[in-house]
Amino acid sequence: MLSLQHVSKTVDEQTLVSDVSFDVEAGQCVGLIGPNGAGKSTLMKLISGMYDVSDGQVLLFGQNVKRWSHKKKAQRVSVLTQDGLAPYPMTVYDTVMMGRYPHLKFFQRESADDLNRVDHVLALTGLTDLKDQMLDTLSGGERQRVAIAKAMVQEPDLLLLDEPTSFLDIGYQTEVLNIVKAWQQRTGLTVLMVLHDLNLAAQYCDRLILINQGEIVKQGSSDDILTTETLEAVYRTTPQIVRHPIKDIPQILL
Ligand SMILES: Nc1ncnc2c1ncn2[C@@H]1O[C@H](COP(=O)(O)OP(=O)(O)OP(=O)(O)O)[C@@H](O)[C@H]1O
Repeated sequence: MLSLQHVSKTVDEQTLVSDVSFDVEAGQCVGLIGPNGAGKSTLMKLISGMYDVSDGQVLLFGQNVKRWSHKKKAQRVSVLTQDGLAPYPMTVYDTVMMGRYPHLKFFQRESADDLNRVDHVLALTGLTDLKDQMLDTLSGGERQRVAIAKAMVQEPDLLLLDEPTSFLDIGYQTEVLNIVKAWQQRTGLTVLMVLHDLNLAAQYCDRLILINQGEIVKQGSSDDILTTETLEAVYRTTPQIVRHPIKDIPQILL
């Protein structure tokens, strides 16, 4: 479904990403992890088409994304960043409805089907009671939930999440990731997400890709990646690894 083949990005003679290759299969949830400045967001921007590659290619469904129109991309790929939605004076309902726009023709009004889809997603994300509230009056956690609802009504095949939980408390962090997980299990959505929290990455991702200095250090299961030896080589600290008592996955203690 997504394939990066020898992708590099150079800006003003500085190499941000160098010879990165990986595949994400349909229905997988893959985590991109790595220290600050490793090149994770740059990779997300190369995949979403916000940046052009300097070398190599990004294939989505076997096609080069560079040749896709903005609308075609929006029908198949949703992107959610750590900033989420700007706090505009716009209702939750109207904001979520904007997620249907890539599926409408120019000047076409929303159909009963579009309204039903928005109502359904508002219910799934627990936003029905907030639907008439203005975005600029919501908390950061509520606004991030609206961003997910907007992405959900877009009905993409691929969801790109760049640090979706970075400004959220632990309750909202798990809430947001649980909503994404349930969505993935319901629809077979493919997810690629950047996460700084390695414990959450181990809990929510099927596979992890560790990036450092613009290159892939290692990819594999959380058991392959979350080892003291691997992490200390890139994070300049020596974490202790313990087993999660219920989920039987590695978790780190600093
Ligand atoms: N448009 C740009 N022009 C020049 N340098 C850039 C540009 N975008 C990113 N960089 C640099 O590329 C490097 C990688 O940045 P990137 O944002 O991809 O890292 P990251 O892994 O997402 O970091 P963080 O975890 O801190 O968000 C950084 O050194 C950054 O300063």
